[in-house]
Amino acid sequence: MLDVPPAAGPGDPASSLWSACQDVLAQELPEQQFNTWIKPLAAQFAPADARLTLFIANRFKLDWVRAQYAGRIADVLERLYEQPVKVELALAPRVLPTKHSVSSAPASPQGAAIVDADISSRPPSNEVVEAQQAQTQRHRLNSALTFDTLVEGSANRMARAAALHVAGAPGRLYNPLFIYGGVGLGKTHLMHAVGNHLLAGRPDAKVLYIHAEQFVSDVVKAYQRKAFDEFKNRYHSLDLLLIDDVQFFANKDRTQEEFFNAFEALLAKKSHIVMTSDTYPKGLADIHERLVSRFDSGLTVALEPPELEMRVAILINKAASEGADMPEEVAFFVAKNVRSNVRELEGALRKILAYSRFNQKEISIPLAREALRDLLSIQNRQISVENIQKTVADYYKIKVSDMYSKKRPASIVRPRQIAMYLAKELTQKSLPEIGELFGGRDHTTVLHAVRKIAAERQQLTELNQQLHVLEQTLKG
Ligand SMILES: Nc1ncnc2c1ncn2[C@@H]1O[C@H](COP(=O)(O)OP(=O)(O)OP(=O)(O)O)[C@@H](O)[C@H]1O
Repeated sequence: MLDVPPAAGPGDPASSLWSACQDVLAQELPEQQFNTWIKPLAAQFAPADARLTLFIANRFKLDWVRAQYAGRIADVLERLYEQPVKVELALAPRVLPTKHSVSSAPASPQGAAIVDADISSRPPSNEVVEAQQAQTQRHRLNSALTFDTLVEGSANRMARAAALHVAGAPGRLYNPLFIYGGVGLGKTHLMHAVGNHLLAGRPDAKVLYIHAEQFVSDVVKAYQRKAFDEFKNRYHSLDLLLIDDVQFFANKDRTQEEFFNAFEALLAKKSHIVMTSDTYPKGLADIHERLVSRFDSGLTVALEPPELEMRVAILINKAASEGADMPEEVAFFVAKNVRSNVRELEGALRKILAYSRFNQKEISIPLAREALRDLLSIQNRQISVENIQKTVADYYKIKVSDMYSKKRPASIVRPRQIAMYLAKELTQKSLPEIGELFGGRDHTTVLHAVRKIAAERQQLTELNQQLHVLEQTLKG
């Protein structure tokens, strides 16, 4: 157990400054790094000389945090506190062995020491809680990820409708349901929603959510322990199997064989299978053809990046669920600037909420701009109209000067229209400004190009692919 010198309670400078700093770092660092190095740290803040002391369990960790994170922590604190904060690292005196660190939990109102709690000293849970925990462990569903908390938009309409149908009548249509899409677009959320919905109506249903990596590891364990019967009993008896990121099966022959067996057994008994992947079945590499063809034998649906209005709705909903009120114009500002996926949108929202709470300022566009300063500056640095013109010209093998020339052959007009479309999508420039940068063209010419390419993108897969490539290249 760590015995840390008195730290402040919730709402006072130490706990709110450090927890706001943790919120920001949680967004900026990879999850594992944050959980290992930053989350367990307790802090003490001395406002008189703007000094924040972090207490660290041992010398090794202290040296590592100093080398890897101290500078970054100081930067974030300075931004939050709006003046430099001196960061000190101190060893926390060790009193008892630690089992589970909960040092980031708020201290007692009396300002008592933040200590690591031994989990075994917690009051025993009552039977109901234990039963619920056992149930959760069994199906591994996150009860917060439901259809109610999933915002609907054209990007996920079809996938959501199919998932809802499966959740209401498993084992019938769309079996298996294969959902694919890029990172952070809601695949996992949708799968949990299916499981939670089914269990709400049929609490006894045997449901399991599992990440493909965990399935691989279960196969390995069954192999080592020669316990394939147990493995089969577990997987083949399910009513609903939700398996995330099946691209992880690539090159794992034994796993693919076991999954094939489970798949056949489940389908034979009219259990339902929902899968996700980062690509459509035929795009999966190093997975046996017989599996790929089965993946594709039910319904395959894509999740697209959310459109502007959907991003706005997601921000407003998520802010409300955190008890914060996000004005629509701020949500639009953030949604216009954070386009790639919902996870990034959530990250941006958390930063804004941390800034707003810590500085006790209402959420506004200037506050959002300040909170997202790094993110916006990266975008501005990377994506300029000139950059777009050059990238598109290279891609379609025309001269950059053709972007602003008056020439009109189709081989030039089309890339020019694509570049105008991307300029509108990826920069903050207005239509007249874009027209100006394309050889002084009128804003109606730009508007025509933007509408034309946006409409064709919906119809023409090849154009859509090309635009994806260009967008990825430009976003870096
Ligand atoms: N339409 C939506 N409405 C509300 N929240 C959403 C929506 N889509 C995604 N989210 C949220 O965005 C976050 C990322 O979603 P999720 O983890 O489901 O993405 P994913 O597609 O599985 O990503 P990955 O491939 O990286 O695992 C989650 O917190 C999820 O709740």
